[in-house]
Amino acid sequence: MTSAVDPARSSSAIADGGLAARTTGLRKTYGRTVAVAGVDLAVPRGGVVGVLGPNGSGKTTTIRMLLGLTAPSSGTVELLGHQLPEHAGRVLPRVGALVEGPGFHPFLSGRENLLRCAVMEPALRGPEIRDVVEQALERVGLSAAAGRRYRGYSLGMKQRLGLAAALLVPRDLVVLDEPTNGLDPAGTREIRRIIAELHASGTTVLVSSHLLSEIEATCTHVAVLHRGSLVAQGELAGMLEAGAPHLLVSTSDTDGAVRALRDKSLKAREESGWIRVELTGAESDEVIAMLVHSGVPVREARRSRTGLEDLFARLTEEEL
Ligand SMILES: Nc1ncnc2c1ncn2[C@@H]1O[C@H](COP(=O)(O)OP(=O)(O)OP(=O)(O)O)[C@@H](O)[C@H]1O
Repeated sequence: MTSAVDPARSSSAIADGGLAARTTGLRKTYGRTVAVAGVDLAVPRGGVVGVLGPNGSGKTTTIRMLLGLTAPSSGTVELLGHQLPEHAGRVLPRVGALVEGPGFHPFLSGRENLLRCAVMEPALRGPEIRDVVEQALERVGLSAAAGRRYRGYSLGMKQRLGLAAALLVPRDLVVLDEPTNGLDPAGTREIRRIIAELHASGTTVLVSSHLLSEIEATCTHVAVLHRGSLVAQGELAGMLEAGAPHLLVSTSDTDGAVRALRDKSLKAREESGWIRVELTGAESDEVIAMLVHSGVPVREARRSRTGLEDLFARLTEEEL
C-alpha cells in the first residue's frame, strides 16, 4: 500500500490531470473480430466510473487490457500515472480487481484461497495476514461459507470471494467487472454499499455493467461502450440532464398505444413492456388523455427519471 503522501502518486496526479486511469487508442482484435476499436477512456481520481454497454460491446476486454491481463493490439494504458506494462510491478499492488476467472483453486476452501492471495500482497506481512483474511471474508458476507471448498461455491459466492481478494488491502483503484453477476438482490445491495464505502474513502472505482440501474445507483461518471467503441463518457449528472424528458406508460395494448401516439406525431416506442414517449411535443397529461381517447387502456404512467436510459437506447439502438 502506498500512503497519501507518496511523491510518485502526487506528482503523477499533477502530470496526468487527476486521472486514475487512461487509455489512448486502445484496440484489440481477435482474428477478424474487433473487440475494442480504439478507446480513449479517462477515469478521474476519486470517481466511481461505470462502464456501460450491451453484451459483447468490449467491456471485459477493455478492463482486462487496463489491468495488463490482455495485451492490446495497439494503444496505451496508464494506471495511476504510470505506463503499463512497463510499470506493472509498481502499480498493480495499488489496484484491486474483480475480473472473470480469478483463478481460485477448486479444491481449497474460500479461506485457504484468500490466504494464498494475501501472502502475495506486498503490503501484508506474516502475523496480520489471518486477521486481514477474516475481515475481508466478513466484509463480503462469506464468513459462514469460508471453510467450504471453492468448487462447491455458487456464482454469487465466487463473486464475493473475488471481491474479498480485490479488497484485501486498501487500494487506490478498484476495478470490478460485472460485480453483481450471479448475486441475489441482497448481494447486489452489499456490492453497492461496498462501492459507496470505497468512494467515501477516496478510492477510485471502475465498475462495468450492462444494467443501467446499477450504473445509476452507484456511479459518478459513466462511459458507454458500443461495438468496441466509446460512444459517450462524462459525469452521470450531466448525462442524466442531457436526455429529453419521457413518459413511461404501461398498457395492455402496446401496439395500439404506439400507433395512436405516432398518429399524433409523437415519438413513441415499446421498451421492456412499457411505452416510452418523448415529451417534446406534449405534456404528460396530454399524452395520457390522448391514449385514453384513442381507446388505449392506461394502467400506469410515470415521467422517466433519467435521460441515461434514453441516451443508452439511442447510442446502442440495434441491441434493444
Ligand atoms: N479471447 C477471445 N477470443 C475471441 N473473441 C473474443 C475474445 N474475447 C472477447 N472476444 C470478442 O470480443 C467482443 C467483446 O467481448 P467482451 O467480452 O469484451 O464484451 P463485454 O462487453 O464484456 O460482453 P459481456 O457483457 O457479454 O461480458 C465479443 O465479440 C467477443 O466475442
